[in-house]
Amino acid sequence: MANILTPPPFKAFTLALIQLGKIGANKQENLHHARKMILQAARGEGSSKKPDIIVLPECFNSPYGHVHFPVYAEKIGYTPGSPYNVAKSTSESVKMLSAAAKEVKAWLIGGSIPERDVEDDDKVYNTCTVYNPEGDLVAMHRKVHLFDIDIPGKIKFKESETLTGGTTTNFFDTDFARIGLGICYDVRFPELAMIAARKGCHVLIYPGAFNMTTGPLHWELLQRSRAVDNQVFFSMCSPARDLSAGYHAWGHSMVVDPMAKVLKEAQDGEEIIYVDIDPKVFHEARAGIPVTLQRRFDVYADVSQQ
Ligand SMILES: NC(=O)CCC(=O)C(=O)O
Repeated sequence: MANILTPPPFKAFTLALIQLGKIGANKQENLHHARKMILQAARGEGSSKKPDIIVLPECFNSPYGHVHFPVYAEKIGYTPGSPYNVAKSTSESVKMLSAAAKEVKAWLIGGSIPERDVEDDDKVYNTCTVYNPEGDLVAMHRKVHLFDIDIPGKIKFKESETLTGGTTTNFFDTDFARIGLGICYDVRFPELAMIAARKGCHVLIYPGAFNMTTGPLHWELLQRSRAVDNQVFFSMCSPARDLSAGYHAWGHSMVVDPMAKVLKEAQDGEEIIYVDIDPKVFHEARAGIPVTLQRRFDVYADVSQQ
């Protein structure tokens, strides 16, 4: 179990984002393709180094849409902090992700999948699972804020038709950083990122899938905002755009540094991007603009304490 008071020392590492394409109706094919891309990302072709951590996008094993979530949902039954036996899991996605992380000996943020509650069949979550290089499932995040929007003439989407929101904030420790988790629409709620940063996270990674309406407006703005207001690295990993799918993802997976500079950005097709994360930028941002030391908790409450 991670110790809240002592994050690991922040060391340089390489991050790979898989902007996954070919996410269709056939779950087996989705899993097969995701695995192939994880192995490809792990080879680090075109990067200066092999990645230490690999990230998949939101909803990588199923088409994205509220009607699909219950159909593709799998039971995981993981409780953070408790031992979990992947071999006994009934989730084929968890088994694939665990085996892939072990095979490539890298950390893996397994995008998200629809997850059915083990005890309550009526509850389905949008869930991100995380694996260490030994293939152990070590962390999980259930999307807290469900994507329910209605912009007339543009986009209407209601995750809450079939999904239940998560109730916890989540992070995990590696040997190189403390990493906070969120999923897509969670980025619009600064509280989640702020709590993670106040709990010592150096990097926040959110699998996501913005769309053709809100993507051009807010995808970059929100990531740069969360990065600069918390002085952390911030990254979102999207599926590739597929105009034959029911939901047209914006793509543009990216990594932003603590000064809000976009370090790397994908286009809209299938692509793997690699970014070397340098803790120097993190420390320089915090030393030069010391907002982390200037907070006025005498004037407003420290939300991380709630
Ligand atoms: N998958 C999502 O949560 C989409 C969020 C989104 O597009 C937004 O504008 O917010």
